[in-house]
Order: sequence, then C-alpha cells, then structure tokens
Amino acid sequence: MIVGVPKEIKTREYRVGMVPAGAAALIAAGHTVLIETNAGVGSGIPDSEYQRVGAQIISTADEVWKRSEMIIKVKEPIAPEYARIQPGQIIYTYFHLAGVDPELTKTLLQKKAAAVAYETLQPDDGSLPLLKPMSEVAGKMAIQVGAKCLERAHGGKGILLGGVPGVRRGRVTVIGGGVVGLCAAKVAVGMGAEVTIIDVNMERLTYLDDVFLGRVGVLASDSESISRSVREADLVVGAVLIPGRKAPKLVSEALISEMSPGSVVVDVAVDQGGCIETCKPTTHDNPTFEVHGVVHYCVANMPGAVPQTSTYALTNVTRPYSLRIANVGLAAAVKEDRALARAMNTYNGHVTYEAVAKDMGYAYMPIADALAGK
Ligand SMILES: NC(=O)C1=CN([C@@H]2O[C@H](COP(=O)(O)OP(=O)(O)OC[C@H]3O[C@@H](n4cnc5c(N)ncnc54)[C@H](O)[C@@H]3O)[C@@H](O)[C@H]2O)C=CC1
Ligand SMILES: CC(=O)C(=O)O
Ligand SMILES: [Mg+2]
Repeated sequence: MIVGVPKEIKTREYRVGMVPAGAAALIAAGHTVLIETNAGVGSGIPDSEYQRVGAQIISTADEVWKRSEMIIKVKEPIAPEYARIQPGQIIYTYFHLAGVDPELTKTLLQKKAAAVAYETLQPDDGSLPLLKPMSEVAGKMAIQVGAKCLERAHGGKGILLGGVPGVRRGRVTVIGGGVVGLCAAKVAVGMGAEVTIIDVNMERLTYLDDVFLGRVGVLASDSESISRSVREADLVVGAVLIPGRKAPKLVSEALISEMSPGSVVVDVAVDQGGCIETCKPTTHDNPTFEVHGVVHYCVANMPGAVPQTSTYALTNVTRPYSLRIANVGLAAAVKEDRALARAMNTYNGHVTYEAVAKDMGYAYMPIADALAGK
C-alpha cells in the first residue's frame, strides 16, 4: 500500500502522524511511505531520519495526498485540505466530526472517503486507546495552562493554585473524571490545590476516590453539584465525553456569570463542541478570551504544543492498526477487529458511526452493511 504523511497545517500543530520507526515497520512489510518535506520537523524529526529508513520525501502536500491510498495524520483535515482528499481514500486521524466544521463530513461523504477515526476506535472493554495518550497530555496541560491563566497578568484573579500556609489554596473543579479528568486532578493535587471531580459514572467515582485516598472530592454529576462546585471554583476543567457525540452543555452561561471575576475555565472537551456553553474553539496563537470576567481557554489541539511528548505517545498506539490496514487491506482489517470497526466514521458515502450520524443529521449505516456494498 502507498501510505502518505502530510505536514499538519492547523495553527501551531507541531505533531506528525508517523515517526521513522513507523515508516520503517511499513517499509519492512513491503509498503511505500511518502512523507511531506518537513512534516516531522516540528517534532524534532528531520527529513533525513525518514530517508534513512527508506521513506520518500515529497515536496508538496498535493502530491502526498494524490499518490497515497492511506493518509496518516494527527488532526482532522481542515478547509485547505478538503480538495486534496482523493475518491475512496483511507484517512486515519482524529476527526471529531460532531465537533468540527460540518463541511468536513459532507466532503468525506462526497468523496466516499474511509474516515478511520482515532477517537472512536474502541475495544469491547469500552476504552479509547488512541485517544488516551492525548487525553493524558491535555489533562496534565489543562492545569498547567489554567494556573498560568489565573495569574493576574494573564487576566486571572491572581491566585496560586497551591497557596501558601495561612492562605486558602486554589479550588479546582474537574467535570468528567475519565482520562483527561484523572490526569488534571493528579497535577492539581500535585500542585497543592483543593480538587473536586464530578462524573456520572459511579464506578469511576469509586475508583477515583480509591486512588486519591480522599485527597480529592468526588461528586455525582447533576445540576446541583455542578452549579455549586463551579460557582466556588477558581479553575474549572471541562473533560466530559460521550464517544462520537457532541459534548453535553453542562455549564450554562448564567452559571459562568456567577463565577468570581478572574476565574478560569479550560474546556478540554472543545474538540467535541465543548461542555461549557460560552466556549468556542481557540488556537495556540490566541488561546483565551473573556466572558463575564471569566478567562476561557479552549484550544482544540492542546497536545500539539508539546510534540516531543505527544507525537511519540500518539504514534506508539496508532502504529499497529495502520500496519494491519496496510498489510491486509481496510475491509479485512475491519472485519476481523471490532475495535477498528468502531473507528469507521464514514465509508463509501455513508456515515458508519451511529452517534455521528445522529448529531450531524445523516442516516446511519452499520459498517458491516457499508462494506457489503449495501
Ligand atoms: N482539546 C484537546 O486538545 C484535547 C481534547 N480531548 C478531549 O477531551 C475530552 C475527554 O476525553 P477523555 O478524558 O479521554 O474521555 P473519557 O471517556 O476518558 O472520560 C470522559 C468522562 O466523562 C464522563 N461524563 C460523561 N457525561 C458526563 C456528565 N454528564 N457529567 C459528568 N461526567 C460525564 C464519563 O463518565 C467519563 O468518565 C474528549 O472530548 C476528548 O476528545 C482529548 C485530548 C486533547
Ligand atoms: C484528541 C485531540 O483532539 C488532539 O490530540 O488534538
Ligand atoms: Mg482536539
């Protein structure tokens, strides 16, 4: 198979979809790997490292997209890339279709592209192994950036999360105690903040209570617990997810207006549309805005800021599936692996992920039917 890796073009997206070890594995299995020139430079990987393992360096994105049967990326294709998508092409990347430009879904369907989405690849145990490492990064970063935003010079109220003896500590509320939530809580606790995690899943709350040994408050998610904790918080982290769906809006604008001036919200769930009503996607160039005196940080590609961590963490987990797809073909790979079948968001002009179909207003076709040419 011819596998292509374009350079990411989202604002300050320094990750790359394949490292030289991944290229080496594909080439050893008899495949051809095309890397757009400088695709890895943001992650500290020069073209020469890909050439050393036998990959071809290609000078333009157009040519990479045109020649490749499978494109491997990090972020969802953005507007300048829509025209580059080839009929029937396999695209293996994050898509977040319910949270981004609806034109992307339309384009994928028109081009009959096979969208293999990292964020919905899901084994039977319900985990999301290709989302997890980036959620770990974003969860840890959420507190790092939130602490910075709380500084007076960055628009915040001017409170140190850990406090000092004799003065109250900063209060952090984390809504959604999954991977992002757990990692955010770990860093917040490590900095000495007072931390509350809110989740709907009681088993998860029990787990969080156990691992933090009472050091964090764990609350069942309902409108009361959310209102009280958000009102009292200095920093709120939005970290909920219902796979494939638009994020539920759990914090209303009215509630934001009740937070004290200079408080901060970091809506990590912004890639699925955000769980805080006042959030809208921002970029690393201009990451924050203010609503009702509350600083909002809503960057949809947070891990792109730490590519030397994120590129390796991501490609460690994406590599086995891309190798499998290249080796046996997409249809066979999907038929033999239910986790990969759940990653299929579009195929041959159909939306093949039910939650995406529902949120985007398309008919849903199970991937088995789409593969059977129904
Ligand atoms: N902005 C960025 O750069 C990044 C964003 N993300 C996003 O962060 C979000 C969270 O990801 P993960 O932590 O990996 O998901 P996860 O599935 O591990 O955790 C989500 C948690 O939300 C909980 N939840 C669902 N509905 C809830 C409700 N009504 N109230 C409270 N909790 C609720 C679930 O029970 C679950 O524990 C996703 O949208 C993901 O795409 C992840 C990485 C980077
Ligand atoms: C998960 C995601 O959206 C990211 O890593 O950018
Ligand atoms: Mg994102």
